[in-house]
Amino acid sequence: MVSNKERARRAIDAMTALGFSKKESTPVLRSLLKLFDNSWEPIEDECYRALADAILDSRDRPKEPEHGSHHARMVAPEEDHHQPSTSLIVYGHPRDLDSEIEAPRIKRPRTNSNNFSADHCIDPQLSPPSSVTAQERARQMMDEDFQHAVFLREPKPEPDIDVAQSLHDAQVGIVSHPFNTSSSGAADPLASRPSVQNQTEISGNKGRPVQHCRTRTSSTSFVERTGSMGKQPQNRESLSDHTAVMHNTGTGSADERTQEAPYLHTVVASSTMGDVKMSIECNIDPSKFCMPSLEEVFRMVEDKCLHSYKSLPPNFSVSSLINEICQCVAQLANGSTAEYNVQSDSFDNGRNSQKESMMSGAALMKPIASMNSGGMKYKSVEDSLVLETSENGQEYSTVPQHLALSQVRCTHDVSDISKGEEKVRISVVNEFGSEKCPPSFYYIQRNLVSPKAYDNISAAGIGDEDSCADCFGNCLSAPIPCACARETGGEFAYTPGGLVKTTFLDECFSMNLFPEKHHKFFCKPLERPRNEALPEPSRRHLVRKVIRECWSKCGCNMQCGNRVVQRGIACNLQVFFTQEGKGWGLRTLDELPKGAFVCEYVGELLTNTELREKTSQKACKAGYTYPVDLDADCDSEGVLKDKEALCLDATFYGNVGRFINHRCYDANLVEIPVEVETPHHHYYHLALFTNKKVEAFEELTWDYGIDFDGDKHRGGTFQCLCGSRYCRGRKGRNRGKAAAK
Ligand SMILES: C[S@@+](CC[C@H](N)C(=O)[O-])C[C@H]1O[C@@H](n2cnc3c(N)ncnc32)[C@H](O)[C@@H]1O
Repeated sequence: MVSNKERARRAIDAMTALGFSKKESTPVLRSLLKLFDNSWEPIEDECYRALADAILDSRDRPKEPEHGSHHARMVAPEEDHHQPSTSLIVYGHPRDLDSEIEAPRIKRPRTNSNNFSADHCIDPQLSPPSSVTAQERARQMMDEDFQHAVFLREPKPEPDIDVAQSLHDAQVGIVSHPFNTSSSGAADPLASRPSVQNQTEISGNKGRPVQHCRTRTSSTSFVERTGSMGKQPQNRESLSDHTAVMHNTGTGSADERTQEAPYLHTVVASSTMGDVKMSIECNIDPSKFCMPSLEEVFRMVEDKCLHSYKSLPPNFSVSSLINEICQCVAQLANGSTAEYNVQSDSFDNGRNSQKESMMSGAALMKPIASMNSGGMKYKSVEDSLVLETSENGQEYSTVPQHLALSQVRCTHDVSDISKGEEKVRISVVNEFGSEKCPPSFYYIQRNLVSPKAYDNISAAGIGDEDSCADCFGNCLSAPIPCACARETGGEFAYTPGGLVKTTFLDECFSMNLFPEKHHKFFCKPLERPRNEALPEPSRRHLVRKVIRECWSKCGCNMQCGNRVVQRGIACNLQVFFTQEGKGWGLRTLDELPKGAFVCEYVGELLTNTELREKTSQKACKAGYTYPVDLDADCDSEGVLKDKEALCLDATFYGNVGRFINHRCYDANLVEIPVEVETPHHHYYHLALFTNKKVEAFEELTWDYGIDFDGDKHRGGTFQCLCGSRYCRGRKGRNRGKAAAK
């Protein structure tokens, strides 16, 4: 026979092990003993659970004022003892206990049991036991309580879920089932699963504690139906006593399920530890079953998607889609809608790893990674992607892809049009019209390079002499500027603060605005075979000022001050609908200083011939092409024939640069060619920098350099609505005269 003293010591020891001090446990133990008529069993049961609960409750309970500590707490008149209560409250301050005793308040879980309706508020002083002894009542209380999870003392019913359904479906997130808790002991693991009344294990993350629960009404941290078949009944008997959370999103009719679509359920289960498990159940004939590799499955799904939708974004993959689903689960589960469109690494489809490999690759222009998309292959070329000829040897053609794209409905994410491709979120707003978002296009952060364009730029090559392999850290802090500054006259174009130096900037601006004042020349006349169509007449070109950034062959790091454009967009931008009728535009949300990098103009890098082929297609005749010539250095030794010259077209693939509207003369952006991967001027990045201080919310504009009177811009000219007093594109006006003076 164990003495009371020993029992008390054990109880206190058990509480100490749980982290409760002796000082805290002792009075609560005393109080409980009193409540249970000095019966130890209800206290010792379940490893002193009642005691632990009571201590926790005593912590929750506000301290009684000193003067009342010896008296029973008066229950307020509105607290009707005999009303069925949602929680069972025990207030006890036995008069004969010393003042340090704090009465435990044991909250009970909600229950529908009528047996307890009269006893839900028990005070040894105010509600003396009736026909049941205190011990019996305590037992009842414990029995009732133990049907609920230890740490889930006030489970709240799911508000909008049908009760019967929720009893059936909604359980505490359960990830695994201990197969030894069932009495059946059957060999079949499914048969041996515990019934709902049995204890079920919820596995936490590796090494994390395991919780136990016994009832169906405990809290489910996250459960949401993801399909339209929200209330579809469980259609497999074995699942009805399956204690995991189940949310059936099976689609199609039962017939479809058994004949064509073996898909039965999507199961989403969560544990209170925050783990979420999703699984898909299929009903497959076991006689024909041979487990395929996940890779095979993904590939097949991707092919099927491609077949159905005709076109997929270049970075589409099923595994990324799954990652994206997980992120959405996590975000919705946390209720963090504000974070809804935070850059998603999971959906970058290996872009980051691809970027890493691009940066680490030594050979210039060597394709490193490839992805399947729409019969074409996209290869990364250092900073860009190359569209490859399809495997059956057919000539590269963008047409089917683009036509398909033009039919795709809008899939833009208005909280971030880049869908996480950029480091910053770029929202879309329309304060003036009904169009919610811009027409479809694929957001790309880097140029896509066509195979022909690739041939042209790869011919350029690059030598070590064009990089600074001996540098380290930040080239801008070196005492003597390195080889990468050669292009800009032995001086870096950037300030240590990451802005383009004013003198350099002003010169670029002036060159773009008043080319006549600068060196301008015509390309050599083109030689062409007799049977070939006439090429476009050669146009005058300007030798532009170019910035050369350090790159992966250089010894410096990514934080080097001579790497600005390659680090991507850093300012807060927004795509918005313009009031003046220019369609969508781009604005800055922050004030920007003069010389700040805003964004690149990103698109498909094509030869002029490819562009012409493309623009002859119907879809492009509508006039929404956005080609920009890359003609910064037409006169250099490796002069390209005009048809081989390169341009960037952002009609179908582009970044935010495609939203920048034109403004005559006094635009606030200036384009500067920036070389990163190659010193050859045929291919460079078209970077846009502020040429003056720009106020927050000001529209960002760029002078396209359109000669509204002369040559027709390839996408077709438009009536200029820039609003500039120097506007040269308005019909029936003395355009641009002011500026020309
Ligand atoms: C590169 S996009 C700019 C984004 C375009 N506003 C949109 O909604 O997608 C060029 C096209 O925008 C329109 N645009 C740009 N600047 C304009 C201006 N100053 N006045 C009228 N339309 C303009 C023209 O239709 C032009 O072909």
